[in-house]
Amino acid sequence: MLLELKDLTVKYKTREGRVLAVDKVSLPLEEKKTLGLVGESGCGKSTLGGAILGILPRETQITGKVIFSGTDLTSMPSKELRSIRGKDISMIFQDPMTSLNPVMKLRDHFIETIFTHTQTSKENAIALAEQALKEVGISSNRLNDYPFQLSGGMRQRVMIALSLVLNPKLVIADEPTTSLDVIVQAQILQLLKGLQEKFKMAMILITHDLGVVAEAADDIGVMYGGHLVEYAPKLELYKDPLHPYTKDLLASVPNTDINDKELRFIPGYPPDLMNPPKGCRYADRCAKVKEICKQKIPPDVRMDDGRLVKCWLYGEGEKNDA
Ligand SMILES: Nc1ncnc2c1ncn2[C@@H]1O[C@H](COP(=O)(O)OP(=O)(O)OP(=O)(O)O)[C@@H](O)[C@H]1O
Repeated sequence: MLLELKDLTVKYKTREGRVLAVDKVSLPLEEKKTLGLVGESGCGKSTLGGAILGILPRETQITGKVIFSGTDLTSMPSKELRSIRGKDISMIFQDPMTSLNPVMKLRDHFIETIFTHTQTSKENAIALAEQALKEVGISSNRLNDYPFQLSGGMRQRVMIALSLVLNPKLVIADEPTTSLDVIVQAQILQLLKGLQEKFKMAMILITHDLGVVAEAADDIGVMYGGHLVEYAPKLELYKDPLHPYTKDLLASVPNTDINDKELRFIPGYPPDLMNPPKGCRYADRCAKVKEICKQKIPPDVRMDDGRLVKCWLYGEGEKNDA
């Protein structure tokens, strides 16, 4: 197993109080596999990615375990963690313009990343950068460009090249295509998937868009209100979603049928994680809600086929009509 999260819990500290952004999330990720992490805005996806990478604000309280290649990263000294971050685990963010330094040429971004983690000559670093750029279809003479000289899609490809240059075992891609138009989105996803296979990396693909993970993911984790509410292999999840939230999310994916004029969405809003509801986070939007859902957080129910669902409609809760 490449990565295993065990009861991972993240609480942000704010002036107004604590925000329970991720609540006891456990999941596995095997080598070379892609996990799609989906859910509406504010449900804790980016926080989960940030906790794995150890890039959350210093005062954030993290409990549980992030076991990467057999080592728990949450108890690792920050110096050692820095040596893993960017090398063995790298991240691609939604907006490359905010992750690329506007006053640094592309070559310097690569040199900085490479020198942070390896001792090598400048010539070698440039050669690695040229190779990485080639992998994403960008000519090496762009190395002397500044980020603003590139289109949005090219900047995202540069980010991908930067995240791959040190051959990581895991790439966390947080909404990597959201700021791009749909055609470029598809190209970037295809590129990512191709590179992942070529370089044999695992990937966590964070997105609010079930359409994006439909192609790229092997397994899908659905998050809601800081909980992992369902975890299943992709095909099973699309064919037979279990959690009411997953069903509603799938039903709200827009289709291209011109006669279908209905705008689908899930009425209501995700809960305020500073004051989360005491029962199931989805209770007040769920069509199948029972009394117990409002009172107690559902257990993680492991189905016979190994799928996981956090809902009172399954397991022991199935017998409870209250
Ligand atoms: N630095 C922070 N300080 C305090 N609260 C935060 C911080 N970052 C995120 N949050 C809160 O944590 C919760 C989870 O946010 P997070 O960004 O992880 O969700 P998300 O599903 O990735 O949403 P989005 O797609 O909008 O980024 C939200 O309630 C958010 O307001």
